[in-house]
Parts: sequence; C-alpha cells; structure tokens
Amino acid sequence: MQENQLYRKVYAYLNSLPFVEDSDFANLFSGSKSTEINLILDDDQTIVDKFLGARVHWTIEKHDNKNGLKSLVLKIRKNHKRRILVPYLQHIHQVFDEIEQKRREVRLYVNVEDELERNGRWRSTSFTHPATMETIVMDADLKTRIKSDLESFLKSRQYYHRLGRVWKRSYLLYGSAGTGKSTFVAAMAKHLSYDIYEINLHKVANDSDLKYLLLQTTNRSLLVIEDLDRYLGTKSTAVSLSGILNFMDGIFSCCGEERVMVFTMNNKECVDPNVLRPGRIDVHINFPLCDFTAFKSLANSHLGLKDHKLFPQVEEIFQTGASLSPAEVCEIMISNRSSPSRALKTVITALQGDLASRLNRRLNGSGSGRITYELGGHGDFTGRVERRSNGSESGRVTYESEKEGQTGIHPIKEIKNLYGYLRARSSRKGSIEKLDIDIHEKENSCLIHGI
Ligand SMILES: Nc1ncnc2c1ncn2[C@@H]1O[C@H](COP(=O)(O)OP(=O)(O)OP(=O)(O)O)[C@@H](O)[C@H]1O
Repeated sequence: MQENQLYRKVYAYLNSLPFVEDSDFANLFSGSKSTEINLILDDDQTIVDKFLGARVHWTIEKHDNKNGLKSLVLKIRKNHKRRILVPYLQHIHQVFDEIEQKRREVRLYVNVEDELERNGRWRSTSFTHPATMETIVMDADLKTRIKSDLESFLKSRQYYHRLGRVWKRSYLLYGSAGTGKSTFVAAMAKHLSYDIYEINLHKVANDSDLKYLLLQTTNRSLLVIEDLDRYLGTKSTAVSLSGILNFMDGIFSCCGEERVMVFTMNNKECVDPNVLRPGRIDVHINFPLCDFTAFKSLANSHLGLKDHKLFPQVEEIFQTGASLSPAEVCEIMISNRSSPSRALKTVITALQGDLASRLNRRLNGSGSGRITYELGGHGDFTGRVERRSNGSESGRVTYESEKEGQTGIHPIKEIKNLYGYLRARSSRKGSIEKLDIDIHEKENSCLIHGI
C-alpha cells in the first residue's frame, strides 16, 4: 500500500507541536540518531492548534486494529475555513520541510581532481563536527546578530524572489590564525542543517571547471572557500581572479537556491576590493585574538572556572596589549585541565612571552616604534633599555610619582621582565595609567615613559 504523504507530513507536524510535551497521553520512541527521543501522540487524542487567529482541532482516529490504519480528522469552524484552510496546509508543508532538514545528517563534500565513474567531482562523508553556535566564543551581541541574520535569510525566499535576486547570502570570516573561523563554518552548517561543499582551489583546473563544480552542488548548502586571500595573493590556483569573481556573484552562482557562501581570510586588507563588494560579500565578520572577556568564557567552558584569584593578573596583562589566539588559550587549558591554577599560570607566562616578543620585534625592526600600555592608575616612568650586539638587553627605569614625591631607580635585567617590574611597582604605588615605550632603533635603545 502506498503511504499517504500528506498524512505523514501532518502527523510529523502535529508531533512537533509543544502541546505534545504537555499531553498526558504521549508515547516515547527512540529516533534514528542515538540521542534522539521522539514524543508521539497517542490515538484518539484531540490536538488544538492555532493559525492566523483561528483554532483548529485534529483528532487521531484508529480504524483498523489489525493493520494499524489511522486517519487524522481536521475540524475548522465554518467561518474560518475559506480563509485559513489552504494557507494552513501550506504552513504544515513548510514546517515539515524544516523538521526534515533538521533531522537529516549533514554531509561534508570535498572536490577531487578526477571524475570517477558516475560519482562526479565531489566526495562526501558524514559531517560530525561537534562545534555549535553555543560552543563558539565570540562577542555575545555579534553572535546573536549573526544567528538572526541566518534565520531571517532562511525565511526570505519570497522576499528575494520579489526583488529578482538570487536567494543566497555570502559571509566573510576574517582574522588571524586560530581565532575560530573554520570552527564557525562548522557551527553555521550545523545551525542551518546544510551540507558543506568545501572547494579546494588547488584541485580546480580552470575557470570553467569551477563553474562545473558549482553546477554539481545542491540547494540548501554552504559553499566554502577557506583562506581565499592566500589563493589570491600567491596565485597558487589555476582559477583566475575573474573566475573567482564570477563564482561569487556571476550568472552561474544563481544555479540552485538557498545557498550560503562562506569565505575565510587571515587578512582582507591585501585583497582586491572587487572581491569584497556587497553581493559578493554581504556580511563581514571579524574573528579577533583573545581578550580578557573571551579568556573568561574559555576558562568557564574549558576549566569550569567562573572566577579565580589569578584572573586580575590575567586581566592586567591583557590590558598591556599582550594577546594569544583562542586556539593557543584552548590548547593550554586542555592540556592543563587537571589543574586550573597551572593552566592560568601557563596562560600568564604565554602572554608575557607574547609581550616580550612584541617588544623584541620592535627592537629588531627598522626605524622607531611605539608600544602603549594601559595599566590604570597614576605614575611617571622614564628609562632606557640598551640592546647589546649579542641580542641581550639591560637598562634602568626611573619611577617618579609627583603625587607621592617619590623617585626610585630600578634595573631591568631583561626587557621581558619589564611587565613584572611595572606590575610590582603599580601594586605598591597605585597602578600606572599609561606607559609609552618609544623604541629608537638608530640609538639602539628603548625609551620608556610613564604617562
Ligand atoms: N572563538 C573560539 N571559540 C572556541 N574555540 C575556538 C575559538 N577559536 C579557536 N578555537 C579553537 O581553536 C582551534 C582552532 O580554531 P580554527 O581552526 O577554527 O581557527 P581558524 O581561525 O580557522 O584558523 P586558521 O586561520 O589557521 O585556519 C579549534 O580547535 C577551536 O576549537
């Protein structure tokens, strides 16, 4: 016997209504995924639904005990029937499609060089990345805005069509290495329940080949090119700039519907502005290095810490301009998860190392440079750090506090001790508001002024 598709859709729709969870007569079944549990309504139950201000009643009736035949009876008041019946059934179709989309397994496709038999150029595997929008650490407002942007895109089929636009949206994720761009792509795919088509431009023979690959992708998918700036900068692909521009917004990019394109870059400054124009890139999302707020979120998720006595010290060093990528912070926390204090001390040491290497990079660079530290409080520092030909540094810093009328002279053994020195001073004498370091390469010295 052929299954009645409408019955199947309405049945799935009714079982997705919140009413089912409150019902006294629902059965529990395990779903196709190991963690999935489905609540299914019992027979002879009446379900009340609301649509466009009208109440509708559904009853599940069992006809034939032997074959388990059931029917669904819909009751609508006569005066609402003409107005809501067709839109209500369309609404059920749409909700059913969304339920199916969420239920289905997400797949990851990658392009290969040769077309093997009938399989085409894409090879796929089940996509089981555990990242979700919730596990990504980023500015909370930004995350909410992106989620609502994606959700409004999903509901905008008619809007795009009315405007004569292809129903697609493009996102650029840019930021330093290890800031979470690839992880965010995974979370987007999971959020949308879209398959991912990740395009490796090294394996694309020419511009037409890229179009051919695009034609072999399906609707409701995420097309991803990672590190686009690298491909464009090194010209390491056989695809031309014009091929990429057409891929992003050309006539071929309209084959298929409901597409999200995602491009990642470390640096968008050196990319041809034509690549970034609206239509090719609709939303730019910056992935910054870790700051103290992100650090606290990571400490909470990775170490279960909401607060710790070392947090003020971590905050202070972040304020000096030192930073690490979230990937570096995650790794320190994961490998020290049995001892949160050790994890935090390791983060502090890594941040101090970052600060030192920033200073050294300035000293090794040409010309003069300036690094500004914001430490909060008052104080006045002058000092000179000499850099010797063997690479070691030493110097003296004078601390003068007009407010307190005190002057002290303190040797600095290595420039990387500078931060510790300032912190010690600031905690004893009140904290330092601002510290500028001018590095005069010609003089081979570093002048330090507290402001
Ligand atoms: N913002 C973040 N929130 C949570 N985890 C993060 C974040 N950023 C990085 N990570 C963790 O760091 C690791 C590396 O991140 P990911 O590969 O996403 O960075 P990326 O920006 O794509 O780096 P690259 O530019 O080198 O490709 C992942 O394991 C991820 O879990």
